[in-house]
Amino acid sequence: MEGESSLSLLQLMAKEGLVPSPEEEERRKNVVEKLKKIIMAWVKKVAWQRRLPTKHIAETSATILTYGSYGLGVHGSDSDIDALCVGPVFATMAEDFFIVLHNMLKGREGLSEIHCVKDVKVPLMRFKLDGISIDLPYAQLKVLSVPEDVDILNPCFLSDIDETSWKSLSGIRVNKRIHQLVPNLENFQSLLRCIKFWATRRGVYGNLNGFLGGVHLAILTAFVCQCHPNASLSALVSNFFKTFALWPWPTPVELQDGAMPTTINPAETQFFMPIRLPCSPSEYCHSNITRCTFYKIRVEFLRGHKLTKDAGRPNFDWENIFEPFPYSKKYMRFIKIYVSAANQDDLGDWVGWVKSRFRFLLIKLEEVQSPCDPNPAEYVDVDVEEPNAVFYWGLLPGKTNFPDIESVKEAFWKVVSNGYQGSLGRLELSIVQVSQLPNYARLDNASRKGTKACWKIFDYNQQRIPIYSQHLPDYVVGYMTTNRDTKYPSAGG
Ligand SMILES: Nc1ncnc2c1ncn2[C@@H]1O[C@H](COP(=O)(O)OP(=O)(O)OP(=O)(O)O)[C@@H](O)[C@H]1O
Ligand SMILES: [Mg+2]
Ligand SMILES: [Mg+2]
Repeated sequence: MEGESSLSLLQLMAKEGLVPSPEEEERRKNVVEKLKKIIMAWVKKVAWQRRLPTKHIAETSATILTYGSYGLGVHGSDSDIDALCVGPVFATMAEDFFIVLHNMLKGREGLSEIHCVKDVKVPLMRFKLDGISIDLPYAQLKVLSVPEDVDILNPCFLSDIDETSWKSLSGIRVNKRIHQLVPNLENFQSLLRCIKFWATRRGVYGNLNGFLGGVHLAILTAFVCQCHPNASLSALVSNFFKTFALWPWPTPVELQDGAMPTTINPAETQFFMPIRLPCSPSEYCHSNITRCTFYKIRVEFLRGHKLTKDAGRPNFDWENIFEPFPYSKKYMRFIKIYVSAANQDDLGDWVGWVKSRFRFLLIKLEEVQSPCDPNPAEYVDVDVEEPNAVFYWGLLPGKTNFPDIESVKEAFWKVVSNGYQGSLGRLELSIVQVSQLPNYARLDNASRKGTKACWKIFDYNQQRIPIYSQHLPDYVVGYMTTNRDTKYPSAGG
């Protein structure tokens, strides 16, 4: 019975293209191999520049370790590859990684949109290689030669390591621990793919918008798998929703892990939904959840619970729980966030920066009694010449129906204009009625089959082509980017 229901869920996941094809997997593998070759060439070059003895130059090596959703084997075709560059004792982050390697990467064929993200906990380079987004942080070990499959849990590699490198290694450690702790890896992967799809469709995926990121969902999923080691996929889905619909937040969610110390830093439990990383020292996932996103996530957990109570039934209709969130039916008014720049190149960096400050805007709106639902979908206003990105956040009925949007904008501008290294773009906030929403932003008009709830812009340098709904031919449901050698299965993002 449950087997049948699980099978129909797996079929739906395949139909939605959640599992990359063997060709896509091959492409990703090739990209990682290419990266490994590049950083081997880099490390030899740096060794030579440092005038190391020939013997040492021959011996030295660096490697790439993948983590994130790709490392867990739960990536979709839109996911990035999170790839940690692990280098030897003489290759520094400031100079050799961010300057020498950056210069070697820049201008390479197939490599585009490279930029350095330095002022963050885990500094990294971000770029596209052969059409796939790469996050590349750096960790420096105190050894001359880093084996290709270096075991970074082995203390001999970790002695004397600097703090940034230690933090950069955290993603690898977390993935390793999750792999070790889940009772059935295949079930875990299927469940996590399914939950990420649900979260995207319901508008609760994405750490920047104050929702749940990939790592949060991975730990919540692993937790449910641990609690129900012998459950089928359909039972796991219904247990997932039951567990978190009824969870006594802010009690932290933590994996059962004999090796993990039980001490909890009380200062950390201030989060609305504390989710502990399965590694020591004890740490929680960084979270941007605010009062209103906390509320929305809980409502969606409850909805999922209500809809999956009898998920074991053989003819269970899985489509319901993945129904795109009907923003234009739920909200009468929206905050429109319009972000633009002089050219496509600048826009990528500028939008990324503005998005990294979204948490402030959410909190400010809550302060002025205008809580909202920050739909993570990102649109392009094609009627405007200048390169732009547009967001529509649903306004919840608050104490005041007319927030002073000018003062909110002023406060937000102060935050985004502070510390930005590139050339500042434009930012506008306004309130629009649901009737003023352009057709492309009316998510509930989009067919629920074969389309996605969120459309992200893939590549700011490429041409975007509007994709029309299969059922309502006049409605643009998203934009597809043209790409020399990439086929996009449906509206991108
Ligand atoms: N908020 C966070 N707290 C702790 N670690 C994080 C956080 N965000 C990201 N990371 C680390 O970086 C890794 C990659 O993050 P990323 O945003 O690429 O998500 P992902 O899980 O790979 O999902 P996606 O498929 O969307 O890329 C995570 O697996 C985690 O190890
Ligand atoms: Mg990722
Ligand atoms: Mg990433």
